[in-house]
Amino acid sequence: MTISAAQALPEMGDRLSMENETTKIQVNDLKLYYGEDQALKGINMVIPERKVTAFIGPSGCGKSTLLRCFNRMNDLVDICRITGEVLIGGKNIYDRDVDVAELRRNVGMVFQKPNPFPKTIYENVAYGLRLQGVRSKRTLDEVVEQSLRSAALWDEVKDRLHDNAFGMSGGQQQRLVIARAIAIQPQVLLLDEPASALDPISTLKIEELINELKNEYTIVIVTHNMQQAARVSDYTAFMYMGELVEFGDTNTLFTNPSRKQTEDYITGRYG
Ligand SMILES: Nc1ncnc2c1ncn2[C@@H]1O[C@H](COP(=O)(O)OP(=O)(O)OP(=O)(O)O)[C@@H](O)[C@H]1O
Repeated sequence: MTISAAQALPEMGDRLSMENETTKIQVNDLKLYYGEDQALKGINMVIPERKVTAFIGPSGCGKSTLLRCFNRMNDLVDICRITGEVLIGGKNIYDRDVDVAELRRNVGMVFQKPNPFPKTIYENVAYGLRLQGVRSKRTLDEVVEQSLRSAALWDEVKDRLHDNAFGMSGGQQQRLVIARAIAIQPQVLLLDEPASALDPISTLKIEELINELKNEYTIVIVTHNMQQAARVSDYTAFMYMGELVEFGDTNTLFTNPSRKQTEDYITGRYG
């Protein structure tokens, strides 16, 4: 039996309202081209602070492209050209005076495939702090423990902190990568299909973790899995062919979408 995304929704509580939220990211008329091909066609949206926002939509609709705009990962693609604005904390991150390395410290990113460094568990988490010049062993120990606890991994690894991270399971590696990201205290966490390479139990752990982390971080997640979007997110954006078709609180989007295209997608008519 398959479960629809609407059935996966948690108990219906009070509907969330964007009007009650603080804006963390504001996207103004964002257009993105890969060479001649336009991948984002004038996106306008507001991402609320300390909430989970999910991007859903069929393959190739531009979810990952939009996510990568939030920490300028698309700068690494030579043929990519961007117009419009992305304001984070009120500042356009595409302004000339923006320090991209600092932006990426503030806006952490986790990818589909866990990518720990070929180092010990401890050194993976301490990595960002060491780059920032932190030398104190006590500080490093504290941050490593705190980050691993926040990533719900401490109890599993506390006796083997100096083992190589490659000896961990895929699900543990993904939580390690999340611990590494939060060790330097970013404001925003971007998750690009963080559980799609994991087994169901590891996926559940990542979803529980997302739920915990949203108390401290603004989280944006790309997912192919509509049940997952329904379970973890407060707000959901449905994209189609480079456009933002519908954006709203997750309960409403899955139970009472206002656009026919959204309804067709969430009921499995295409995708
Ligand atoms: N580096 C790139 N160079 C050229 N085109 C790209 C590049 N990255 C993405 N595209 C194109 O941009 C469009 C949007 O891709 P994107 O990966 O953002 O979609 P998506 O919704 O995340 O898809 P999926 O769910 O399959 O990951 C697609 O047509 C894709 O082929």
